[in-house]
Amino acid sequence: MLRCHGRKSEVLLNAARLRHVRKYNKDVAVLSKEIRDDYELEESRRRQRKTDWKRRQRGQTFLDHLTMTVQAGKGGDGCVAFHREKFVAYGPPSGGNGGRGADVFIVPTPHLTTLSSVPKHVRGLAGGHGRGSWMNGRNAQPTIIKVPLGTVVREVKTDDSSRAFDTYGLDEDQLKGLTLSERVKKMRERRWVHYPDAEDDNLQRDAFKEAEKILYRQEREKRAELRSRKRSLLNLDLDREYNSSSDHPSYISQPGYLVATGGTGGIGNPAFITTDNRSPKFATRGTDGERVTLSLELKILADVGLVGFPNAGKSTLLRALTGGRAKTEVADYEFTTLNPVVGVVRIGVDGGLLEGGDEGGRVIEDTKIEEERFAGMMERGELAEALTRNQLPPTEASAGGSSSFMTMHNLQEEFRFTIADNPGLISQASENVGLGHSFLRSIERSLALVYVVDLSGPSPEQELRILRDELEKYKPGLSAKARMVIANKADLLGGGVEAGEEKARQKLQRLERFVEKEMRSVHAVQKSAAVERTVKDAGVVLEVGKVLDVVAISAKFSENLRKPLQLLRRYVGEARCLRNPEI
Ligand SMILES: Nc1nc2c(ncn2[C@@H]2O[C@H](COP(=O)(O)OP(=O)(O)OP(=O)(O)O)[C@@H](O)[C@H]2O)c(=O)[nH]1
Ligand SMILES: [Mg+2]
Repeated sequence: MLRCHGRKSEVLLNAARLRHVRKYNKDVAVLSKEIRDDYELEESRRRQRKTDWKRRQRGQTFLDHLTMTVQAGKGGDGCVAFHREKFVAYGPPSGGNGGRGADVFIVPTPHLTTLSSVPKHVRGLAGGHGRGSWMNGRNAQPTIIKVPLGTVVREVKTDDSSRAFDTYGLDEDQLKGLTLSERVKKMRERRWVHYPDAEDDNLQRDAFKEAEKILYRQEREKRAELRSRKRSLLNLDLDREYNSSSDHPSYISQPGYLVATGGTGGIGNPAFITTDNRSPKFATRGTDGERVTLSLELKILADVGLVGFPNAGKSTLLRALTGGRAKTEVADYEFTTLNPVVGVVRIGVDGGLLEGGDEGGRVIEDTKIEEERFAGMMERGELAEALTRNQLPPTEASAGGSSSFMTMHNLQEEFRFTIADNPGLISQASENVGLGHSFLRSIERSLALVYVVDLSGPSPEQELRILRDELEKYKPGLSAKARMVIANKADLLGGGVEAGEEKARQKLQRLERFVEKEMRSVHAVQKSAAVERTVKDAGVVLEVGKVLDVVAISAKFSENLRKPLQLLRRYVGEARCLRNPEI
């Protein structure tokens, strides 16, 4: 029997027990209350540790710029071999050729939201070496780099200092500082394979000298061609998923966008047979794969960006507006959201949300609670009998205004826009406090910004002022893009229904007065050139002195979402029209 040393290990052990029971699909109710409490305790500690870790990372977990070097696979070496068989003492040369090195491809995927998982150095697999009995080496499997959708890939210019050596540059660098004989030796080592103990003899032979001359000539020609050809630098805007058939002619089947070509395989010794030399004892090695330096930039494009303090309810709002489809985490601790997450909001002809209710009736719980509820349903087998979306009878689905799949498709979509949930912004974020503010780069391109403040908090006005100042510190003029203040958690102003309503009204009025008085100042500084440029880039219709709209809602209970929805629709519509008058 396991013995626990102290309370801490007992808690850990109990948490492990409950996890074990869950894992094997048993009912956790069989466990004692003490064990279940310990599990909860350990879970909350785990979450705390996670939050602390995130704070320590200071936003480094979100990466939207990256320079990477890509080296395609080296070709396999050719083989020097002679055929051996019973009664054939000296068979013909039988070395196989080397296989091709791996090509490197880039594929955009919607499953990633940051560049932090993309490696800084990528090296393709080498091709297989040729073998005796005319066996050629295997071509290497292509190497695939997955990047988030919205990534722009550019090849770094030749004169840029961040660019690594290309294939030939690397070759020359390795020969630097060597004497002539050492250089020749090194170059030969990199290019030739010799039969055991035959190297000295080979070097004296005319056949070898001739082959070497041809090889160098070919190499020089190739290099001159590469350098003189004004090869257009790679520039890919990966804003949609890769589709092999539409991105390339049908006869080329590629797993993604080619960024570096693999090296060619070496040539086996049978290729060097001449009339004078019937048994060549040398073969060539495979060539190095192409080397490129790429600069990756992640551009998250969302029409609307949410800006708010940690825990203000930005993620809850995004989930409410997307009918729970946006995969962003909701939890009651700060800095839950680490990376910007984009969701699509769909508006029907009646001006309401196609997915999710905008007039209450839907509760957006913390993701952990939802997960637990789902796990519980799984454990109890309740999901086994559940009808799939396609099995739902249409009458049932369309009755009572339910937001099921059927209803969604029966209703017509009239307008859609994207909205980005961002990590929390706090005071001094510009000095890298909290998660910093590097993520703001992704909302610079938004058409409109929306402040989300916690109405139940002590001072929503103060929050608003800090948010505006942080935006301005990041980029002067950026706060001019803000169009609305969402006062969230209005349901929390308690003290009885009527008292709560009265309190909410007063707080809201105070907030409105503040916005009217203070938030105009942003427009007042419009004269500066930087501000004007930002405003112009944004394509936002700014009426000078216009006060921001203030709307009180409850994202968690989907209360009063209709009004902000209509306003958002108007802002996005106006901004799109301004950018593209034909729409
Ligand atoms: N009562 C109530 N709780 C809410 C409301 N909106 C959000 N919450 C709760 O507030 C907590 C924080 O919500 P999140 O949506 O994770 O907040 P966030 O702004 O995304 O926080 P970070 O990701 O840390 O920046 C969660 O426990 C939510 O359930 C609301 O309208 N009413
Ligand atoms: Mg969040």
